[in-house]
Amino acid sequence: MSGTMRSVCVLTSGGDSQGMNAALRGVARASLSAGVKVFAVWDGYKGLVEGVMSELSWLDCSNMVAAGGTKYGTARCAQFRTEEGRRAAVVNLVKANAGALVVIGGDGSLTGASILASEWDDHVQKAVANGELPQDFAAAAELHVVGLVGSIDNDMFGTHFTIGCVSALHRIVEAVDAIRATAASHSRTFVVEVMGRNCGWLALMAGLATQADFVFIPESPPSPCTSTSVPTVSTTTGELLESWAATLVAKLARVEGKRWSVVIVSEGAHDCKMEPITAARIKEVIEAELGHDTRITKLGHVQRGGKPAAFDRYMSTNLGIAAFDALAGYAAAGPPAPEPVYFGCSDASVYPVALHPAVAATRNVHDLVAAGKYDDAMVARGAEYPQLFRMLRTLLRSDPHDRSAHALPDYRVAIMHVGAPAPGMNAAVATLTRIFLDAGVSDVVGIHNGFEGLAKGKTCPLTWAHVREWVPEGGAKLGTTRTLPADLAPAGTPPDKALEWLIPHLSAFNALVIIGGFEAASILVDLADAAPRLWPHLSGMLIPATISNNVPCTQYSIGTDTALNAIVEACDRVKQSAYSSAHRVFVVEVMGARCGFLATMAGLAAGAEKVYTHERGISAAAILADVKDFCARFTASTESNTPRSALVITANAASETYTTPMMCALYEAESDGIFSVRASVLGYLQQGGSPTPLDRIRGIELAAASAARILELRDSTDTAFLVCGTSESAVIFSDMSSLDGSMDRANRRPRCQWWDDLATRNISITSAETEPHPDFAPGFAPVTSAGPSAP
Ligand SMILES: Nc1ncnc2c1ncn2[C@@H]1O[C@H](COP(=O)(O)OP(=O)(O)OP(=O)(O)O)[C@@H](O)[C@H]1O
Ligand SMILES: O=P(O)(O)OC[C@H]1O[C@](O)(CO)[C@@H](O)[C@@H]1O
Repeated sequence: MSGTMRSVCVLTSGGDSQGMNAALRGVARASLSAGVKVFAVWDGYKGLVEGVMSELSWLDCSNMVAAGGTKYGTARCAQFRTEEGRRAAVVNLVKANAGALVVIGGDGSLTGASILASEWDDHVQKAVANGELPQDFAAAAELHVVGLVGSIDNDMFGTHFTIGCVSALHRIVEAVDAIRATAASHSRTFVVEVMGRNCGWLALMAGLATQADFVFIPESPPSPCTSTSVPTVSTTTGELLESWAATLVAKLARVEGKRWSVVIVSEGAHDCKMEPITAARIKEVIEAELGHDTRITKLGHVQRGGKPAAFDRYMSTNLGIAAFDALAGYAAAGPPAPEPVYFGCSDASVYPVALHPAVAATRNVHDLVAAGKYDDAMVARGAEYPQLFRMLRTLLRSDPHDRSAHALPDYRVAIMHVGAPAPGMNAAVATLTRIFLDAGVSDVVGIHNGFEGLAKGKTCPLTWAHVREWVPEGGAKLGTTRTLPADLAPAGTPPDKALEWLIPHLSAFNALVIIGGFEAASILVDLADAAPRLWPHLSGMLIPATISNNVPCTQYSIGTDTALNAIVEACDRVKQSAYSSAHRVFVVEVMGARCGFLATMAGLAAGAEKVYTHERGISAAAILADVKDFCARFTASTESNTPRSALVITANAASETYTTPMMCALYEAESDGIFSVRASVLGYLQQGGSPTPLDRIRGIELAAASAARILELRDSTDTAFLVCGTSESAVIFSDMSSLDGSMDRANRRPRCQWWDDLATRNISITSAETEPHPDFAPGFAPVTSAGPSAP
């Protein structure tokens, strides 16, 4: 053994979370692509202390991306908290010739990692002195440590998302959606307890996504009740009620037509005096004060189970690759070892964060809460956290604030859809309605079926109660069509006059919000152009909503995430069938037309071996090369007696010539009988379904920001036409000239697509390679040692 530490060890630690497998696979396959040995340590730090690791091959990482839990186990290891335990870990790392350690876990695990890194030299010297390591290890190379945050709580400072938090939110939202039906049937109230010992992110987001009636989070204990309209004395016992109980009672009083209520309580919720607010106490209060038939549902570990959501698959893969790339960079740069980092992510990219300060800041939130500094604690969770909590409190009100003193009765807002339905559209309409009404806007008008409805005067006033249960609903309750104004202009109207029939219809409004896709973007560009001449008092806003994600000026459109999850779930089923019917290639056709977002991201999230998109192009030569590649792999697997199957994803209009039937025919004809081919065209199931949590929250966030911007315009008596999109998990506004300039109208997609680079690197990890990838030449030299074996 040379003493040079060159292999990579990777472990998962703390509570498991969905996506840990994808992250570990990302680290492992990026390492293998670069010709670097990689070991999975079993059961977190326990395996490190006990020296239990398995060297990984490419195929060891097959079928991992879709699996919940963590394949190589996790544990909470008391021994690692001791110096002796960490020394044993160091000895085992040295024996495995490890130059790098990737720890995937929560803040506790990353604290352990950062302690290990700082103590490394000391432990090596002591182990050599004790005879636990041979003398020539005294100069053993340093250990580079990188963390990835695996925790459903989303409690780590510095990252927008932790691995698993989105999937856990899926579990909660599915459960609350299901509970709503039984609650309404029995006219009951449910108290749902969700995880998050110190962090209320899951409760807050679930509250927004399900439009629960009340949410308790640890960072913002209910403040003392000062309102005289709220009873502070129990109506049943005559005793003083806790402040939160009085507020809750006032909020849950049944309004007409409301047959159910849901209260979401974070397991770590407490009042200002740090007295726990438990589900049992909440139930007691509701039953005593309101007489509601009340049930408690404690979701518990269900939240950590199940398959990872699409986001947790592709982003965790990306995080794993980023961790390896960083380690490769450190190794190439040589000593001294840099300060350890962890990789965090927005919804569109990954980035390094200094580990020690982030861990300290995470722990500090708890101290701030304990010290009663709630505002600081909320901000310490990230700038958007307190904003979201404020928004939640507005959106979940029983009625809007009374703004009659400030209302502008002549301010009228119209809301409509243009294009195909996209899950999450209703969340956007409901949020716009409530924020406008709460701000005192007198008329919020819904237009049915886009421009067709506008032409026919099919409009309806949107009220607070009207949109009460819209957020979880799929489809578009206002109705939507692709019809554009030019299609409705009187026959013979010249193109430059095609908008003129709209003059009386739009003159009635001060602001028009269109929630839709590429057609919506095109028409808003035209309306913005004509507005100074035809509607000088009109402002316009586009909220991108389309499953294809082909609208420029935003990284995500509303609806995209739901479609992606529908595709990924379908692909999981197809893959299962494929594994059972050996020697078969499944070709799955997805929507998106000439925008390959859905195909590419679904390919990454489902573990497809080939993805065809219009952007990358399809040729006969490429298809034949892919068939040849599959033939070789299938033949090899026959020889080794391992059944083989494969998943191929293609976008529906990836090529006019090589359509899905044509591609399948070519695959089959050229397969030489080595494999058979089956096609699955997913079609409209991709547009349907209840919106995922991310689509609901995007719908809410974009709509709330749009409404706020329009209200600013109202106050300044200014006008503007804008697109409200997302960038790096934040809301951004762009003007119509940016939108116009970014549209590739011929191909109906943005000229630049942010996900393209991410996908290129990622695809090398997904495809079934067995040889090191030639493109990557990191600083690791080939390893020489064999590590300890698996249990
Ligand atoms: N201060 C520390 N020093 C050394 N090791 C630690 C330290 N804190 C945590 N660890 C190690 O990390 C393991 C996991 O930590 P912990 O139980 O806090 O979970 P976590 O990583 O925070 O994940 P989760 O968010 O799921 O709770 C511990 O069992 C222990 O082995
Ligand atoms: O699985 P365990 O060890 O009971 O831990 C539960 C805790 O882990 C988490 O799921 C993740 O930190 C918390 O939300 C929860 O309080």
